[in-house]
Amino acid sequence: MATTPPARRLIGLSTKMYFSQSHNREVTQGFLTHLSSITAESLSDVDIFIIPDFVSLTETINLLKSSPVPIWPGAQDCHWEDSGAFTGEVSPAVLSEVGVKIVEVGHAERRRLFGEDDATVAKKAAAVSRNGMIPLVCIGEQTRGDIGVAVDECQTQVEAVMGGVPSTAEVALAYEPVWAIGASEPAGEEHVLRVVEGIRRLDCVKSRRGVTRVVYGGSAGPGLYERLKTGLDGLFLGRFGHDPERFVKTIREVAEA
Ligand SMILES: O=C[C@H](O)COP(=O)(O)O
Repeated sequence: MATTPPARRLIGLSTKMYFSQSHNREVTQGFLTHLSSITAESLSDVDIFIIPDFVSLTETINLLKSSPVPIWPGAQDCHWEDSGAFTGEVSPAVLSEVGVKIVEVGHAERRRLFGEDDATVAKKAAAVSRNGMIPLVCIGEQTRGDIGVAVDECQTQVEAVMGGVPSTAEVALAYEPVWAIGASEPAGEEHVLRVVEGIRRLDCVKSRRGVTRVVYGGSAGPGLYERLKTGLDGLFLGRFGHDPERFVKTIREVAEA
């Protein structure tokens, strides 16, 4: 059976590279408007994050300051060093300085399109943690199929990261089966629950002293969390959170499930 998740849930959205800056502004403002229809009390056990593109990040941070509940600003990636001659890269120290709380590392698109391997992802996760932020480590199997194969693929990815992040530090794992990203519907709940159960049983996860939350991503949206709540701590949305009303609906579902 699935293990009992920790009390606080986690839900967030990445806009990847879909939006213009003006559209990001409209969506963020729309999100805050819809969020104001929910009482702060009903959101007291959930952490919410928004991850815009880098150019829109500081503007988003300022917009989120008017939220009645804390919304964590996030980043889609970072470098593993805090400073230096790394043209085009983004420093985790600067992300922390401007108020970022959570940073994605190892997204499937970074691994596939930009050649990031487990060692690179581990260095980035360590850098995020060293700078006082939470690494949101994206993991997942390449192809749809056997549960055991999926857990094995995730195990390699998780072990690499946990080797570089202190056991006491908070880590969030985003289980995103690669085949379910950008699809028309999420992976089936039985598949997700069984793979996540396997991930939680890994020694490098079980033995941690810091909080380790596991969220699901890959065509996630409204109506999904009710089916995953026994084994998942929350959701990580992409396209199906672009509409602020749908994103807030999903937040409400995660908070109330
Ligand atoms: O970063 C988010 C995930 O990759 C999911 O994206 P998606 O919901 O558009 O498939």
